[in-house]
Amino acid sequence: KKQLKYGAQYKGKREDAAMQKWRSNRFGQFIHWGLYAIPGGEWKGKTYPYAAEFLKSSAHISNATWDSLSYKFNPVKFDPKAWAKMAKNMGVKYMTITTKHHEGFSLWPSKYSEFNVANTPYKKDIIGALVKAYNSEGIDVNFYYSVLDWHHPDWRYDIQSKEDSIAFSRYLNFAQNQLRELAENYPTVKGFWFDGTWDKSIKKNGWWTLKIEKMLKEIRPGVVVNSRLRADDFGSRHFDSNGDMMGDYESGYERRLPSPTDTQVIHRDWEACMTIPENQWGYHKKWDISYTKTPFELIEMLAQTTSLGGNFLLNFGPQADGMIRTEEQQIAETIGNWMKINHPAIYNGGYAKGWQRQDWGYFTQNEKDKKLYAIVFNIPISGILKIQTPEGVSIGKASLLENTNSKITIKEIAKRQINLYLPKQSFPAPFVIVLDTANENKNNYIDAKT
Ligand SMILES: C[C@@H]1N[C@@H](C(=O)NCc2ccccc2)[C@H](O)[C@@H]1O
Repeated sequence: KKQLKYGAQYKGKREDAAMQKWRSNRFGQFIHWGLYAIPGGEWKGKTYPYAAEFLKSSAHISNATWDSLSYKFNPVKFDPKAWAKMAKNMGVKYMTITTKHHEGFSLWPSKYSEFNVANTPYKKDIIGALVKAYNSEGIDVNFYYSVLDWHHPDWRYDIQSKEDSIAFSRYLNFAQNQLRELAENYPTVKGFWFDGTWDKSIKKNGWWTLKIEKMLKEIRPGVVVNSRLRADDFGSRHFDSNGDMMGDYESGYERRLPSPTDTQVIHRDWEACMTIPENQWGYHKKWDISYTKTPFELIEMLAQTTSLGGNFLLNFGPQADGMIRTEEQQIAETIGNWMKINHPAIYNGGYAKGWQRQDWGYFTQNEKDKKLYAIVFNIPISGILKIQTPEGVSIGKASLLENTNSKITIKEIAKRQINLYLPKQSFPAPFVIVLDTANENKNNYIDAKT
């Protein structure tokens, strides 16, 4: 074990109320909004297939040209209450908003940079309006903040000279001031989601990343900080040089999930963030420039994430005029209809210890009602759902969550082997079975002697 000054500050999961709330939320809405929504992946008549929020780099646009987009930022149709209502109906319990993305444009009237929403035709504080509207719907708000900043003259990708280190220490002070401002001016903020921390300049300044985490927790006790912020004494990120996770939850699952049987993730808190298109976080004019995930695919990702004790953060990229595009509205509505019935399997849901994952879907254990849920995506041809019960546990009753009068026949077919027989009906959507389990040690079966 190495002696580290800037490594993990604690081991195991935080069990304080703020972290338990973060964990119980399970389903969140990511929002990527900034100047990049104006060109929407197109520049000088050319469509760029890369992520719309990278257009500045993909189309090799100068800072001056890109920054002048701020004079066009005027989302006249922006209605934070409507966004919050859509999110509430979709069933998210938290939202994470880009306060400043790699482009360096701040969506709040920052004292530390002129490059912000106050100096646009729109003028008003977007972050403040979103925090107010989402909190009014009972949705927690977290702030995404990109340390990588293409606009700021003192940003450096690496430190290779005295001049670099002088400039970069100015940049680190600037970023610290902005983060303090965010934590102080928006007291209901519940978490900070750091991005843009992969460059050598940050790896060489691990001390700063710990200082930031400590500052935010000092200003906002209970606030939750992702592992992506942190670099240790040797530049190790997310996990320190001793292999211990830094920050409060692991945030390395971006546009990917752990495999459903990768149970090493259950030992820590973690979150997967996901785009609906293959790789677009900001608004791209061409929705179908890549594959876009269907609602049922997204619901399965939410179920798979919950079954492994993680949070699922689904991304939306609002238009420059402030509207959420219709494709995203429709997906939000379909997911919301599903969540209205099936949320007990998700909220407060987590890993069901001892219940082997089956091909037909996922188990989640609700830590509040202590019930076991089976979320079914693939009905076997046989119509029989096979379950392997943990040692000493039997299933007393099983019924459809959406119709608890529907009896599901249970048959114990061998030691710790159960068959569930589904009612004869169509299942047009993923569905949930509630399982009442009981501790029981009767043992009617003999293993073969071989
Ligand atoms: C959460 C996502 N992380 C950002 C991302 O992939 N940045 C990688 C990147 C690397 C190099 C140049 C531009 C962008 C995306 O823009 C999203 O914000």
